Amino acid sequence: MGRPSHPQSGCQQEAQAIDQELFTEYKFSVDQLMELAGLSCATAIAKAYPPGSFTKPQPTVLVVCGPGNNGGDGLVCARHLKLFGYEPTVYYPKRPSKALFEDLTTQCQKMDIPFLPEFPAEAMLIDELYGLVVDAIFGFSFQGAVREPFGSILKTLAQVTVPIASIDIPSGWDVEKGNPDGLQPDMLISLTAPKAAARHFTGRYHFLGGRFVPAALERKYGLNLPAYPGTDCTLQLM
Ligand SMILES: NC(=O)C1=CN([C@@H]2O[C@H](COP(=O)(O)OP(=O)(O)OC[C@H]3O[C@@H](n4cnc5c(N)ncnc54)[C@H](O)[C@@H]3O)[C@@H](O)[C@H]2O)[C@@H](O)CC1
Ligand SMILES: [K+]
Repeated sequence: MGRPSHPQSGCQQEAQAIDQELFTEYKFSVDQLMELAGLSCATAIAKAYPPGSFTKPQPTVLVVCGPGNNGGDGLVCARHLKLFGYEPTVYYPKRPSKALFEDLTTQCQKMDIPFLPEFPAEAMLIDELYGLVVDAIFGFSFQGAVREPFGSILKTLAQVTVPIASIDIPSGWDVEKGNPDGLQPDMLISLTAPKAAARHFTGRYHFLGGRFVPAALERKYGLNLPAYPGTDCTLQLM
């Protein structure tokens, strides 16, 4: 079967408008959509990197979570990866004091997912311990120069040699222009619809996830989303 054509890419403002409309007009709750987004990320990862493909004795995954909803997607993704037989470890340095994020953290902890107290100081340590890194640091609300501690984290991540799977957008990329000197992940999982910067993605795997967009909203924004196969929650674009 041929691959589907690329759906319409969106600018930052449009992604945020769709996001707001899903919550205010369509009455979805954040945790509902986050669960579906995170599940689709774990599912796409399992398709691209099945546990048996890891060169490590165990399918270890480092999930790096940022301070917003992209980080929340990362926590949900970690939980589903654990259920799928992976060994995720989370690094979550800036935790918002909101019930949603506290609950997602507790869920992971109660599923024996370890949380690192500090980020590995060198890329080599990450390469030694993990077979894959999930980048859930920033999504479509990222703007301006990266503030610490994420600047140092992204510098280290840019040097790892194990594959990186970025949720929604590679962290540190301008949502529309990308970042030629930034992270160059092996995988991108675009949520809802690829953002404009996705055209600069050069990794091996590009998946679409977040199969929750009502048809009327898709039409309103001209998203031109491809049809997901059957009951799948992800679709491989590249
Ligand atoms: N409607 C959708 O499409 C959905 C989106 N979700 C996720 O939500 C993400 C967007 O979430 P948010 O709007 O919370 O934003 P992000 O998670 O993209 O990031 C916002 C956070 O990053 C910080 N930040 C922004 N720029 C920074 C900089 N230069 N240096 C350091 N910190 C910076 C902000 O202070 C804020 O804490 C999407 O990319 C996607 O992953 C899903 O959770 C659910 C559904
Ligand atoms: K990301």
